[in-house]
Amino acid sequence: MASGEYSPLFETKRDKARVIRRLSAISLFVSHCLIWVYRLNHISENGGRWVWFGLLASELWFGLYCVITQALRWNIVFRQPFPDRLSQRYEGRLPKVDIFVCTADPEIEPPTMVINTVLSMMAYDYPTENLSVYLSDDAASEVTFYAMLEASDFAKHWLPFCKRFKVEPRSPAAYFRQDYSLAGDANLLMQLAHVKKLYENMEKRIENVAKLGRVTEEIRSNHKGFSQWKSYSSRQDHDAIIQILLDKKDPKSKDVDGSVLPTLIYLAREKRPQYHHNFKAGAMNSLIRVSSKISNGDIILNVDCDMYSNNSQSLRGALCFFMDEEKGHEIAYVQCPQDFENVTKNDLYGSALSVIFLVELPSADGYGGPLYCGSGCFHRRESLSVRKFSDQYKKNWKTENGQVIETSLDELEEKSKALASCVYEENTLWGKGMGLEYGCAVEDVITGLSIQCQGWKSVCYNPPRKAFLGVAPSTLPQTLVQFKRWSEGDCQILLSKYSPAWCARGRISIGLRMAYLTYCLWPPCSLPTLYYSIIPSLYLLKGISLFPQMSSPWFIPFAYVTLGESIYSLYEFLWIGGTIKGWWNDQRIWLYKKSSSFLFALIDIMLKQIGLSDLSFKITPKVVEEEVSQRFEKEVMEFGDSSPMFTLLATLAMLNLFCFLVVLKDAILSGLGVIQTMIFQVLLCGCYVLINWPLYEGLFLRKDKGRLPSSVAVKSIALALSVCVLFIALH
Ligand SMILES: O=c1ccn([C@@H]2O[C@H](COP(=O)(O)OP(=O)(O)O[C@H]3O[C@H](CO)[C@@H](O)[C@H](O)[C@H]3O)[C@@H](O)[C@H]2O)c(=O)[nH]1
Ligand SMILES: [Mn+2]
Repeated sequence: MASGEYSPLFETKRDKARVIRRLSAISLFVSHCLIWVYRLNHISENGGRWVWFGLLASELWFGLYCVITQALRWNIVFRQPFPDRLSQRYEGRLPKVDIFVCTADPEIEPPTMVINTVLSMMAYDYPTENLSVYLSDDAASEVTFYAMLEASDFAKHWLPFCKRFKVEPRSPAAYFRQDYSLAGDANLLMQLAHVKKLYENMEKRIENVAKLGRVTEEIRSNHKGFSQWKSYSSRQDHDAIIQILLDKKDPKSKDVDGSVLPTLIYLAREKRPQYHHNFKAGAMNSLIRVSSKISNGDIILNVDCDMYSNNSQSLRGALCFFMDEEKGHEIAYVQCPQDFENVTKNDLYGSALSVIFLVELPSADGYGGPLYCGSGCFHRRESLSVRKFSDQYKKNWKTENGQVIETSLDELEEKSKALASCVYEENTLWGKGMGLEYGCAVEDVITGLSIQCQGWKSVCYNPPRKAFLGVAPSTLPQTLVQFKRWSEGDCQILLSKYSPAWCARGRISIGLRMAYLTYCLWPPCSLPTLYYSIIPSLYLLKGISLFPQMSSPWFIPFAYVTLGESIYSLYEFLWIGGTIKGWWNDQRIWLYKKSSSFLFALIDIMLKQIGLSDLSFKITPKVVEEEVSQRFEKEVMEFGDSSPMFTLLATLAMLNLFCFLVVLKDAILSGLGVIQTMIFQVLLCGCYVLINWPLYEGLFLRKDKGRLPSSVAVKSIALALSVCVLFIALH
């Protein structure tokens, strides 16, 4: 290549299978239209007018929703950065990067897990003097602080070890879990044994403190940092606590080889009961301000405390997007797909969310940029804090680099506390167009949208070696609760001032608006789903057919939509590396999410609208009991308690079972004709029964603690029976 010629820092490729995707989407849409025509032309043929209107409404919803979801399939792009070119051009002048790790509860998010994430962040292959790692602790826990002190010491051994042997991943716990029997290097094995011993001792000390629930006097007297807990009265009531644990200005912040360590900071923002703390968004905004005084990195990486870096090169990869001389200036954030370490082979709870992260995000990317998904996202500081985008503006990375005023560390700590106080945000735009947005259960998605509405772009970056690995929910209630929070938050966006339905018009592309709408419309999806899983089955009891007979040509669109959508989703699932059983599990979990999480979210949103409910944030547990974890490994569904969501799901399952049994009985007594006239309905009901198998097991066949409590069994049978009896009596 001739010198002076522009060689981009990243390239973009389009998905090869797009023709197949588009053809199948179009043919499915035509079938949906035919279904509508059928419904309109056959009103009140069987079962009464209202039932048909209900079916028509559901089918309209399914068809239109299917069109909207095409925005997440139609235009998939893949991005590939060139870190070598980055090094050639910018090594020695790489920008400062600030990494924000958030934690909120030492019981749900164990300190050893938190520091493993922190250590993996510190160990990025990056100039350490330009790297700062901040931990925000919303629990202001002395135990977590103690773990951070230990981590700052252990880093002195861990970082040189990682760099010397180029190990991956750089979360010590994850690295030590690997099998090194094949590693031939004797030197490596010797040093590994040494750091592993150090790690295990540290882990033991932290776990002892965690078990005790507080630090001992001896530990307390060893570090002045603990004195900051004097004013602490509870998690919700304490001063801001800031401790700079490592900093290049401190001569002690060197590793065992004498190299400078990254800056390491512990932050617990001030909390007072009379001030709303705005959950993670509030924590992030404090971090943005505090870090602007201490390191002021141009790039901010945000991860949850359970998401360790699995690829020490991914930071450089992400920088390629921001620093590309042609297109870099318009990119606000780079989102990596989230990957999870604890996903089993057939992913019983669909926790990997592979379709969302590997198909849908890259397609949103094709329309202007993926959503900000919270963890594993690199931001340009300007776009995150003040937002404004101007096409005129291009950053000169070679000369500009985050400036900070030089002061002593103690002074810096004191000054930064004001930035993490409760009153700081009063009468400012923080949370309302500045920093992360407040008042939404998915602060990440709404913030990403507001950034894109300012004219910024974003990209999706999926390196071959996964960039981050986190912990996915490992029980059914956790999964359903998480999706309730997400769907509720997404639907709040629909009603917010950034609503993709109307407010984002002209500010982001129509494709991207549809992409956001797909998620924003999750809660209302519950209604047609419930209608379809109840009404056709109930009509079996009466022997009334609501669908065309097999001999009728109208049968074809129904069969095509059902089969076609299943085959397409199976193809997509296998394409991203899933298994057939995994796909089946995924279908089930989506049915459960739609019929319970989304419905409960919808109800909550309505209650919020009339002021009867408040925003809450239920943190997803990152550890489970040994017994539960064993069942998780065996892919046995974990119910465990009697949540109203389970009563609903169990009632639906029982209702379908009753209806199916009645049809079977009729068929046995009076011949197969019954089934023939209602074939589509019988098959539909049969599929519900089949997919609900783990629920019947949980209700009747299992003895372990993860089964459904007998109270749920009683309630669901009683409810389902009453519905059936009432239905027969009233019709
Ligand atoms: O008051 C709070 C509550 C939560 N968190 C942190 O937020 C993160 C996410 O919480 P988690 O319970 O793990 O939620 P997930 O549903 O797994 O997280 C996804 O969805 C959230 C929005 O619902 C985003 O905040 C996350 O970044 C995104 O990964 C964790 O690190 C928490 O420590 C806080 O810092 N303060
Ligand atoms: Mn999480």
